Amino acid sequence: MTHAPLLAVEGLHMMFGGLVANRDISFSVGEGQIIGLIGPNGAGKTTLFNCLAGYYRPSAGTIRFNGVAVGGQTPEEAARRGIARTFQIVRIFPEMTVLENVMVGAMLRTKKVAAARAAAENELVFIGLDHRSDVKAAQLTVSEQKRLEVARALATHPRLILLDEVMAGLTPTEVREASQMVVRIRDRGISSIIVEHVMEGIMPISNRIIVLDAGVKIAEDAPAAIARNPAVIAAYLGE
Ligand SMILES: Nc1ncnc2c1ncn2[C@@H]1O[C@H](COP(=O)(O)OP(=O)(O)OP(=O)(O)O)[C@@H](O)[C@H]1O
Repeated sequence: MTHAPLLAVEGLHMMFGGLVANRDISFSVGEGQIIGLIGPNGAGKTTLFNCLAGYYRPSAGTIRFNGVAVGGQTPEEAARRGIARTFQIVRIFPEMTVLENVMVGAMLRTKKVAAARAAAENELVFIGLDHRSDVKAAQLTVSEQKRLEVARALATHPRLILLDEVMAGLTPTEVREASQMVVRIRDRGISSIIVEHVMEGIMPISNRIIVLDAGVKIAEDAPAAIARNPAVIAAYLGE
């Protein structure tokens, strides 16, 4: 017996008026996999995330999560099913404390404040921000705010987490720490798709890399094969 993959995307199209931001994209993600999603600016990576996480209704194609067709769901439905995300430009609540921000994620699964607080505290320990629990989120550095978003996403108990450029602007040491964080998330059994321009951050940890260019999937392969793929080098890596 074969199991359905956790996520299966088939023939996904996303149009904005006449502009095709995603064209006939198909791929799947298995349990506990780390998938890198790369490509030049405007390639359609964020649009794909928005379709997966319920922010956009795909113009055509199917998204199956855990065997269920989910295209056109709302962001809350996506989160309830187990798809969580972070944003390229962080969307934290700046006037709330770090702990309260993560509790917002935890409240998806429990209406009990004490339980949400305990879950949020656990995620802050996991992400290494527990020493900042009580400060306002606005006071965090950008790199800390990105980790806060990851903690909030994890607090929703996802099975798949979509990470949008969590390594941008980090020092080499922080990039290594961010890679290790993704591996530790994987070790909890959570799959991830990572949109990233920082190749050193994703090449060593990804099972596969998917490359988009002008809305089209031009390659999908193991990281080493992607690094020497002529079409990928021409479209992106050779920049
Ligand atoms: N809401 C929207 N309305 C109209 N066009 C959009 C919208 N969102 C994205 N686009 C267009 O779709 C195309 C893909 O954009 P998208 O943001 O998905 O690319 P990206 O690969 O994430 O780029 P980047 O690396 O710069 O974040 C671009 O041409 C963009 O201008």
